[in-house]
Amino acid sequence: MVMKNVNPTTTKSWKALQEYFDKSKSTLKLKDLFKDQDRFNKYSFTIGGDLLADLSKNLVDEKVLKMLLDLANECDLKQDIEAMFTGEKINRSEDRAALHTALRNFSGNPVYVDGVDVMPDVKRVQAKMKAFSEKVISGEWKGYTGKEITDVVNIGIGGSDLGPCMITAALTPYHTRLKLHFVSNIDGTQIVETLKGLNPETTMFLIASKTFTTLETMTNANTARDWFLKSAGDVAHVAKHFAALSTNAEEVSKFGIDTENMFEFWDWVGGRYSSWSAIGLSIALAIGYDNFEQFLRGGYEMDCHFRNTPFEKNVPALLGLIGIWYNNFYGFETEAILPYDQYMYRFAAYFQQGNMESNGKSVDRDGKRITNYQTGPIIWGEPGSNGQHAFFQLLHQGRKIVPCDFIAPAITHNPIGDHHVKLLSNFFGQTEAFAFGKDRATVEAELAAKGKDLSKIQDIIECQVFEGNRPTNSFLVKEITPRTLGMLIAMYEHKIFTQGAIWNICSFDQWGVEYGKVLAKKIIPELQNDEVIASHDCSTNGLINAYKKFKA
Ligand SMILES: O=P(O)(O)OC[C@H]1O[C@@H](O)[C@H](O)[C@@H](O)[C@@H]1O
Repeated sequence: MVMKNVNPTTTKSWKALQEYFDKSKSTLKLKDLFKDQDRFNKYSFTIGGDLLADLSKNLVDEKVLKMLLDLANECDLKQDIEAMFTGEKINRSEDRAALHTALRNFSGNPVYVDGVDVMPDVKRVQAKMKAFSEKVISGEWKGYTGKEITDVVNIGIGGSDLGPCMITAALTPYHTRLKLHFVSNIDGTQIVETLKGLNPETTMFLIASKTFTTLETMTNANTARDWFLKSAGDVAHVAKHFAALSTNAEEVSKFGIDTENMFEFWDWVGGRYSSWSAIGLSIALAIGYDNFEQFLRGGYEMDCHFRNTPFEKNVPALLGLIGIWYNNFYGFETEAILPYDQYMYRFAAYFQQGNMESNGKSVDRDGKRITNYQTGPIIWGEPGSNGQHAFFQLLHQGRKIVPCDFIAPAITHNPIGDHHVKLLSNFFGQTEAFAFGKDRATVEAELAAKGKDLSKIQDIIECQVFEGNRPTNSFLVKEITPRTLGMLIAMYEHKIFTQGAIWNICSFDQWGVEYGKVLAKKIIPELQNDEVIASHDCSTNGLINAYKKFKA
């Protein structure tokens, strides 16, 4: 398949969107758009019965939508989607396919990379994960003194940590008897604090690293092994307590982990898309393999929706397109993800990497520097209702507009008192306020009803006005289950894919991270001697030399 690699700004639809934006940016009002009583029905979509995506509170009318859909067609989004699902090497700078969808492919159909069907390998590793996790959970797997494993520590960073950590927390109600811990930071504090409460006889370590060379992970893994061997003594015991999740068998055996205990994946799984692979072993141990499979099936349901639904009803595609409208025409720079579910407290952090590492690029797929349009947004967020008491002030009344995604389950896992009703009333109330605000006449009427003399508080009145017209997406799921969480994650992955395709960038490499790694490696030996350092700029030299003085 020959990809078109279109610069989006050269398309007719982009130009039409720009013209329309220039003309209508001050007149496109949610208040007016909602005069159409059918707007909710037109712009909300239910997927798989359990996920409702309401996109109606967006600054999009039928004309904008039509132009965005034209843009998708002019940029050949459909062809890009097929290229991804069929194993083409769409990650060109690394000459790799991006096939996380194969990890959740339940169609029974083969998926080829370089003419070889990857599905037998995928199923083989999944069967190994199932057998292993069942043994550990049941207690059949014993530690070096014959005791059951009680605690599992996943050591990884970035894509080898954020997904498993977020998903494991989000699915806490499904937990088995095992207690999961996550260590990512090279700051020794995290591993020291984690190991404090653990017993080497009953602890298992999962060393999760695609490359098995990442500084943070290998440093933490070595510390964990030293801690373990201090008690266990014999290196032969490592086999019962250490497993590796990686693509790099050579480095795994160099570290001393039996390849029997290695759960492999492949270079066509991107780090930030790897929770679906062997990197998900911590998830399988946390929630049991059958639940992990439900999670994969949720991802597969979303894949089918994305691959087979016309763009006008295709939720990830629409989210991507509407995001482009905001990012490239309105110039909104950030997006907030706000799960109204405490178990999902790491969801925004997870998609901070998912989105920003994927689409934070300024070179296009032809290797040309992008100079005339924006690419990936800044992603951030916190769970509701906490965020309301922290940063919602700016979201409601600041001069910056932040499109927000609200996510909540209709059914809570913790139905205590009226907590959930109150939580959801905040969700619904906030999206309403963002869209429609509160005008001056309403503020005045409210104050007058309280007996205030309006003539004396003119300066205060304006402070209480909410301009509204601030866009949100609402995602209401029946309940957060392994399946619906899988759906939500795959939905965001495909939104990111849609935007990368339209921006003509490669969403699957991450060259921007590499330079920092090289610099740190160069500086390590400089910190380990007593010499005054002069090899950098004066600020860096100054900092390094001050550090040396402080610790002397
Ligand atoms: O799994 P690895 O190889 O240890 O890599 C961890 C992370 O390393 C980071 O440097 C990459 O930017 C991430 O994409 C990756 O997930």
